[in-house]
Amino acid sequence: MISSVVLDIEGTTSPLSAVHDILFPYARERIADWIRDERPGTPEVSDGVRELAGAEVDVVATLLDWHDRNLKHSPLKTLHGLIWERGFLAGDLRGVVYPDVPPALAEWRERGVRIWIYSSGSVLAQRLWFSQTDQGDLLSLLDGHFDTVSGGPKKEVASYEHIASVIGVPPGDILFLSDAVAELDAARAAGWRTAGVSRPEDGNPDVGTHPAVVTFEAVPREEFPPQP
Ligand SMILES: CSCCC(=O)C(=O)COP(=O)(O)O
Ligand SMILES: [Mg+2]
Repeated sequence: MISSVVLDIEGTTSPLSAVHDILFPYARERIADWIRDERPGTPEVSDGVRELAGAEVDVVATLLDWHDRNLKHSPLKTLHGLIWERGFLAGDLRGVVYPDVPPALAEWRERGVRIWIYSSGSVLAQRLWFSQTDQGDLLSLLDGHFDTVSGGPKKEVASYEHIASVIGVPPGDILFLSDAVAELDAARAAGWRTAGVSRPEDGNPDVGTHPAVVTFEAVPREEFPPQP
């Protein structure tokens, strides 16, 4: 029986374009000034960059390089979250969620299923994203969040083993939804159930050998607890 669902964000709950065409450019334009002006989080982010890339590196150039290569290193994702926080507070940014997502989350919770987010975006970014979406505040539908700091890298089996132990349920009771084969493969190797989200709006990504769904409505409910 499925007792927990874990959700990726980009390409799963939300359109790829909302992240790549809006959030990412918003952050990129502001990375250099943020670090040079020593805005909040700069010492921790800079230390993190030097730890990963070496003591002598140019921190700004390294962050911009990681950003352009879409690397999911934690110091970059932490900085993204801090920059986006300003954008959400200023009303420049808002979360975008596919319309099939809120009703599915509400239905699964009614059945007693717990719902978690696991994204490379920082927990701060995730909470901002789901608290101010185009379809209202969805935070109350979520039980918790994992990012690359609290969960680990998304393509590593150990991350899914760790998250299962934190959630506190057997891995076979967890269903992971993602559009990325490498993430789905890692989750399955950790004993999780998987569904590959292959949305037409995002170009129907290949989800390999994982059961494919085009919307959350299409997620099979047979293994969920019955509706009350
Ligand atoms: C609102 S979180 C932004 C998503 C993000 O920063 C990212 O890198 C996408 O990661 P995901 O694991 O959701 O594919
Ligand atoms: Mg994704």
